[in-house]
Amino acid sequence: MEKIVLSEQEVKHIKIILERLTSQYTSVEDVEFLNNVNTEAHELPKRLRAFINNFKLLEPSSGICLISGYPISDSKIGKTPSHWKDRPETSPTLEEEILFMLLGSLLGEAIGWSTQQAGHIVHNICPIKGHENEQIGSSSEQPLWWHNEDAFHPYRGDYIGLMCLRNPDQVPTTVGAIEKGQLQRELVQTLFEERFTIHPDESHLEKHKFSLNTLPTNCEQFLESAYNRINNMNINPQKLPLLYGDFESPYIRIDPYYMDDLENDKEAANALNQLVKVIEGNLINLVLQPGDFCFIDNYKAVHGRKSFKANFDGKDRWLKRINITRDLRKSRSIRPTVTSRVLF
Ligand SMILES: NC(=[NH2+])NCCC[C@H](N)C(=O)O
Ligand SMILES: O=C(O)CCC(=O)C(=O)O
Ligand SMILES: [Fe+2]
Repeated sequence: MEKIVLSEQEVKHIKIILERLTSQYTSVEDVEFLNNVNTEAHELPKRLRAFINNFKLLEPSSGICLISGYPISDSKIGKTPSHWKDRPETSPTLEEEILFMLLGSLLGEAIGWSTQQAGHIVHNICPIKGHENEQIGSSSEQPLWWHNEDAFHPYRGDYIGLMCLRNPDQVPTTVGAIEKGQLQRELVQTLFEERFTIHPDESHLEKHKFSLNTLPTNCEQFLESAYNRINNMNINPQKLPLLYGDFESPYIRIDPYYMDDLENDKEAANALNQLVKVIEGNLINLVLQPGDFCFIDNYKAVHGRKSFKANFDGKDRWLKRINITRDLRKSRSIRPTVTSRVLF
């Protein structure tokens, strides 16, 4: 894993930037902020920018980088929300969210999904009462099976960012990637072929829909077609490869929990099994601490989470999540405007 710990000097430098930006913007989802975030990020300490640039450019096989050392005041951030939709008018974590978005902008553009967390760009990851045993981020008592984020979708993010605000029980996030040479050539060949199906995970299904005011007005039609598309991908998922890119150091697209068994294609079934075993063997536990900013290369690494017992007392584990694409243009056909960050 690539790691950087912010120095005292760097934290001071960042605080000065954040002081200015928190007085200028009231939400990181403001159009103004989103249009300016890349420019503002030029002001971040050079060592930090270089660290993230290297991660982007060199694509280290770990597929993960961690920026730590930013102090979080546990009292200032307030209670862990009881649902992702509990969002005060002005976020108590505005300062932290701005830094999160600045860091993320060095990798690409943050995007949201109209079918997930009501189109918000910055997600709350917190345990929700009633979701304990689901296979979504708001579960707790079940391990969250490792996956690529939004693996089913052609416009899934290149990176997923996780910012930790609170993790009192030291619950590990799991992260895994494939090392060079771990898969035999014939397996790689099979995994490069369009023989696998991945369904949308349940966080995108209509049962988790909440109409909030985040989406532009008059978007009902768009939203309906977005759910139609998700439904179609669920009923009739396209066959796709699980590995792509370079044969020696492939990119990966997988979410075993939401995949079909391959009864009629034993060779593909075997290749999938082998791939799952290799990744499983490489999984590491990453216990995020408050003030940790972690970016996972969604083409190189999978991630999940161990199970835990939530108390629903306002002190539970609390992360923020963003999805980042390197190329906003490729999703233009499902974004209402050229600058819109929400994919329908
Ligand atoms: N294998 C899985 N559980 N995949 C789904 C991951 C959770 C999903 N990204 C969410 O936001 O809730
Ligand atoms: O809670 C975590 O550490 C990861 C959550 C996650 O992967 C998800 O919600 O998709
Ligand atoms: Fe995830």
